[in-house]
Amino acid sequence: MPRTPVTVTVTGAAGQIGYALLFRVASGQLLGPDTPVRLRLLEITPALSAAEGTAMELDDCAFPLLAGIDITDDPATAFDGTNVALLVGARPRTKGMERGDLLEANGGIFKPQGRAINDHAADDVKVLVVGNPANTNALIARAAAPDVPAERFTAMTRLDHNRALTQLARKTGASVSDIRRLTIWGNHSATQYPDIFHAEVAGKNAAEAVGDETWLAEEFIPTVAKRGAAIIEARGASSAASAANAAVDHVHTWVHGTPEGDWTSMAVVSDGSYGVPEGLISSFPVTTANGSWQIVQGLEINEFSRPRIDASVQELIDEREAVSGLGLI
Ligand SMILES: NC(=O)c1ccc[n+]([C@@H]2O[C@H](COP(=O)([O-])OP(=O)(O)OC[C@H]3O[C@@H](n4cnc5c(N)ncnc54)[C@H](O)[C@@H]3O)[C@@H](O)[C@H]2O)c1
Ligand SMILES: O=C(O)C[C@H](O)C(=O)O
Repeated sequence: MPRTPVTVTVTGAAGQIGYALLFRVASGQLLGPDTPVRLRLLEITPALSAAEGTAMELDDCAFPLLAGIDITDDPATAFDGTNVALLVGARPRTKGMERGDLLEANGGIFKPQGRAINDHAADDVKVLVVGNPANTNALIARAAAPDVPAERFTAMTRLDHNRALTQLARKTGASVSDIRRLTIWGNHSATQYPDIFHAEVAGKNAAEAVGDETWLAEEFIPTVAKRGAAIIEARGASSAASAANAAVDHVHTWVHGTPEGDWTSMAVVSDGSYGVPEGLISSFPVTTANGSWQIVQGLEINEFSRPRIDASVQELIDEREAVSGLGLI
């Protein structure tokens, strides 16, 4: 018997990630093959027609799990009763725009959306922020939603995690499915720190299997951390299908759990673990079970990793100060 549909809201639904994401959500890849979904597409008014075109295509796929589609430019309607909110739509940096301008423009999007989630979403709402700067946009949305438990606001570093898996698999000649316990720490930005010191490749410590700190410092870390920029350079547009894939992975893992003996990377609200100031939304090694996440505890942070984690966390602290100065949190 079909279950009650789960309401999934996607913002920026007419954008390029939205286009790659919606069909996967509707086909059941986000929540599983037994869970019907009702889609809510939020767009700005000028993009509503494009969102309607995408909805027509969704209809034309005749997905058995798709229980309905609503399209709106009103956040209160978009988040009404929503169970899963995928906040993709954001203001990209344009020529001449300073960092402060970018944060302010995104504050104008994520603050009202956070408030609408606070006032209208379902009690069990789970929020994933994809739109950049993702960690700080999540911080802004979370601050505007004091009635929603803080742990429901997350930001995406799963794309970075997946990128790191592939680079490590290539270096070691292993398959990505042989790799466990890799971690992205910090911000979804070029300061992020992909950490293989606790990772395993086919059961062996990954750093030992690689045995090449120069490769780690000079190739692996910059390749993963600057991959977004490399894709923009090559494609003329930022990553879309891989970002949508990572969003599907993030929510699927949050809902269905991490495999025994493994973890994933998610940007979640810090409880002070590993010296990351409480309240920052920073990427950590995380396990999930029964729809909840937990930061993996007790990992030893070595001299190679410590300054790299600290540098990315400092960037998050600076972003928090900037949005605080703008009155956004
Ligand atoms: N976290 C990650 O790993 C990751 C990876 C790739 C891209 N991104 C980010 O995701 C975001 C979206 O990327 P994209 O390629 O789809 O961009 P895009 O420009 O193709 O689409 C963005 C869409 O958002 C819409 N939008 C703008 N303001 C909105 C609002 N207030 N409410 C609803 N919709 C709104 C726009 O109309 C547009 O259709 C960007 O910020 C990008 O930098 C993050
Ligand atoms: O949109 C970007 O700036 C890059 C994106 O966050 C990515 O990691 O691909």
